[in-house]
Amino acid sequence: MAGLPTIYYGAVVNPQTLKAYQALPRCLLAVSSEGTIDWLVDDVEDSMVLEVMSQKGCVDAEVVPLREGEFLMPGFVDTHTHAPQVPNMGSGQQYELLDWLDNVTFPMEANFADVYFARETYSEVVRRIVNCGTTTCCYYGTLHVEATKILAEIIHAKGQRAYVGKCNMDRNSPDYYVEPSPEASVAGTQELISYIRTLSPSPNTTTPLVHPILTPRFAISCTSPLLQSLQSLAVADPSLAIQTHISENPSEIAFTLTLFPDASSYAQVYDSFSLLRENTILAHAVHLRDDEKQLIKERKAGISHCPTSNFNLSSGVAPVGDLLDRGIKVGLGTDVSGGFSPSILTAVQHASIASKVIAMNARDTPDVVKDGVFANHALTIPTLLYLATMGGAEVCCLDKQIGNFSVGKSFDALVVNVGKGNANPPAVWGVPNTTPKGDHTKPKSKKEELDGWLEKFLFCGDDRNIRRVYVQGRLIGGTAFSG
Ligand SMILES: Nc1nc2[nH]cnc2c(=O)[nH]1
Ligand SMILES: [Zn+2]
Repeated sequence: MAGLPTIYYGAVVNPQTLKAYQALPRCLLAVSSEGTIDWLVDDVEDSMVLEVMSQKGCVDAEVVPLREGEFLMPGFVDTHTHAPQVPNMGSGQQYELLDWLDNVTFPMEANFADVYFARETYSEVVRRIVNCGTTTCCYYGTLHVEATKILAEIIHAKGQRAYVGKCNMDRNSPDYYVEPSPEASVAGTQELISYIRTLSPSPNTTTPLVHPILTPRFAISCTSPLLQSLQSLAVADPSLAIQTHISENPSEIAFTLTLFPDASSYAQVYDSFSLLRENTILAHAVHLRDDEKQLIKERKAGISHCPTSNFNLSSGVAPVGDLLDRGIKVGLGTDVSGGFSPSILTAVQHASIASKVIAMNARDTPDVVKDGVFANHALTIPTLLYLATMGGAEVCCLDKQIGNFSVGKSFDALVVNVGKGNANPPAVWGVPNTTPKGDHTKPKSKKEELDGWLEKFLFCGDDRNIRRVYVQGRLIGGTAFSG
């Protein structure tokens, strides 16, 4: 028999669309013992809490009150990161992509041949990423099967929701870090997929949280026979997700087109191997041509926007507004260590800056047509919030399960603290009344105050502001977690 729900009482931020979220200052939110959202009731005064619970038939349930300055929001979805590159964070910013891979990234990834190093490093990596509020993460491992199994096992034990893949790379990589053949690459991939599928579901759910994902690193590092074999795996199992990189850097694009002279575009290389589909996650998409955007839209693939990395490796500025106007799914990615932060909050901040770079260029260029809804405009708070949560869920094809607090979805959530005692002063110093032509002395409503807390958190928050991290109703991280 199902146990009693847990009832959270306090401020809730609930993303709805690219243009709107709900700010609910006095909300009761019930989470079932299986970790799914049973019901939500808005605008409940303290004096009415018991009455609402009695109407819902759960007067004896535990109530978890949020404190002043705290709010609940859905957990972040990181649609693209590299677990083995976390030790490299903050190094190598002088390079562009291809030199950075050769000089910084491949040497570090090669260390994961050592399973002891892998276990020690990955335990720390996963703990850090969870504490940044990432409840779902799409991880690249290295090319090593054993180390990537260890990564999946650690994520599973921690209770994070994730996709985990080992890199397929059988060419254009250094001798010390390359797979010997397409056959070896595919055999390792199959072994990892089988292993991940044997991991038992988390304690309070029957659905597994960790999923395998095909990970052809990028077209440059895969021979055609390897891509053909991955095509066979993908076609045989349409539920198998796929992640790769696309159109990140001009030299990368030029090299790709020389390696696949029959392809009409970078996107078409992947499409010609049936690797562009609804559950494909394409990282970067900075320099796509219109016909490639059209193809990606037709295939319903999603884009992981990684602005921190795109600035740090001088890759370019992805036209996110244009992608959104075309109806392409977009989420955010940290792309560590191209990106120098494991936090989706940093990706939010840089996504805002990236959109402002595009908007300023458009403003200063007379012949740019500015008739899109999102293109050539700065991304707003509702859009940034959506990209960090629901957008990511859509890119991962998990939007029926996570991304916001709709009834029936899993409770993957953060308790954010912008009130006292969070050790991050800028997030506490109160929220000014910034309404245009508003009365700046007028006290804010509870809803306006919550809007202000969210904005402060997105722009100056960090892991010090994340008190609790829940996945499927289970507490797995945050500053108040001692496990
Ligand atoms: N940013 C980034 N781009 C890539 N393209 C191929 N591999 C990588 C990687 O590790 N990081
Ligand atoms: Zn990447």
